[in-house]
Amino acid sequence: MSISPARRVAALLLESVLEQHRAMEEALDAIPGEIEARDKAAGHRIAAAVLRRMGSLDAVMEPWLRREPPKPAQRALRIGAAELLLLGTPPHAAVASAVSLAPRPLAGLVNAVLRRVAEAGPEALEGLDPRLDTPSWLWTSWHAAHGSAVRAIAAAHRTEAPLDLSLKPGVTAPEGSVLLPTGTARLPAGTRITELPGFAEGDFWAQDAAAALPALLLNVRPGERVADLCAAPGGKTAQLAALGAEVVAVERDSGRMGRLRENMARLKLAPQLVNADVLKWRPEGLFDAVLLDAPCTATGTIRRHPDLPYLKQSKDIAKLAGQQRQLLEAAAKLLKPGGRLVFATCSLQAEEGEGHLDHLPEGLRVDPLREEELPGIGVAPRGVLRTRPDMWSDRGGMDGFFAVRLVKG
Ligand SMILES: C[S@@+](CC[C@H](N)C(=O)[O-])C[C@H]1O[C@@H](n2cnc3c(N)ncnc32)[C@H](O)[C@@H]1O
Repeated sequence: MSISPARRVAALLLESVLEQHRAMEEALDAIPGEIEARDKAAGHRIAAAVLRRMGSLDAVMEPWLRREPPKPAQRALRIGAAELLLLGTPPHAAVASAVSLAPRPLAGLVNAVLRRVAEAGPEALEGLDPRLDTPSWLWTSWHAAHGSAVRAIAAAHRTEAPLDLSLKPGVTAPEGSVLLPTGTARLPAGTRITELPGFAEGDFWAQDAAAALPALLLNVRPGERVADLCAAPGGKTAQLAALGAEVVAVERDSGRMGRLRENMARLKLAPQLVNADVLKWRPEGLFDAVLLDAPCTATGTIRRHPDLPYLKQSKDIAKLAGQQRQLLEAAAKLLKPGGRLVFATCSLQAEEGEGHLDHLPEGLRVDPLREEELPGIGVAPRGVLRTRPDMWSDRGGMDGFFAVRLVKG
């Protein structure tokens, strides 16, 4: 049997993430053009399934392996096991294709182990500890920050996230979507946004329900001068511009700025775009409101990016928290007296969220959020926003976010 392009893509993505510590999206973009988009998408789906449950899949196979197999055979085994236990591929096809993916001398081993896995069936995963699928440094940090919720957080990472849409004001939610209490329209995981009616017209954009909250908390009014710092790819810029604010969006990375520009063109929104480093940017005039969606470890988005736990390290947290503090200081200087600043990160790490509350820039005080601003979510201690992937679990969960609203003077 020849190797299917989708499985070849899956193996390549796993190798990129686990051995080269390269992001899946980046590795996917580097795959030669002759591989069809459909095969790339199918390969991505398989690799993502492996990464979500890698520890569990390894635990199921362990009794039939005397030692850890060499990497290429290990990838074939993981792909085969994910297809058998998670993706519903018929056993014959899953086993045969994994065998063809394995190096010749180990094909017999892969065949034998996967036959056992096929016999065991998806029940083999039942009751396995979610800790198996979570690197220990992350588990420890979430336990310290969120207590016993760590188990629910890790369990939430096992499922693919739905497609969430932010809608332009006045636009009707697409057919088949569920409107969440905070205004986000939710569609099932795997829905392709580009195929939805209204996409080309710029009626909506993809943005997790939790990611849509920080811009709302800024309460901008039409005509206000608002700076959106660290803006690409522009989900929050679009929200602020669609509310009628005079938005200046600042982004340092020119490639990502290109994406922001394309997104604004599709959405027919016209914020001012500035390709600059926030730490060096000196605009003319101060702002009524500033949104700072700072770079972070992004551990709140693991459902959408299951490669993240294998790309980040614990030492990244302190480094990013330091950058966030510098950006917060710079953002504070851009505000008019009485101006509002929302600082947000898509992280579950306390150092990148609650930890900043004790070291706020001089002259800024917390403006506590009100319960009615966060319907169905609630205000966290100290008047801030804290979401986690296990929240709204009956509705499909949400990304992990931290946000605080600050006022100058
Ligand atoms: C969390 S992402 C922003 C997501 C965006 N706000 C949205 O809603 O679509 C952080 C962004 O900050 C940018 N960035 C990081 N450091 C920066 C700096 N010093 N100045 C400007 N942009 C920066 C990164 O390139 C990245 O695009």
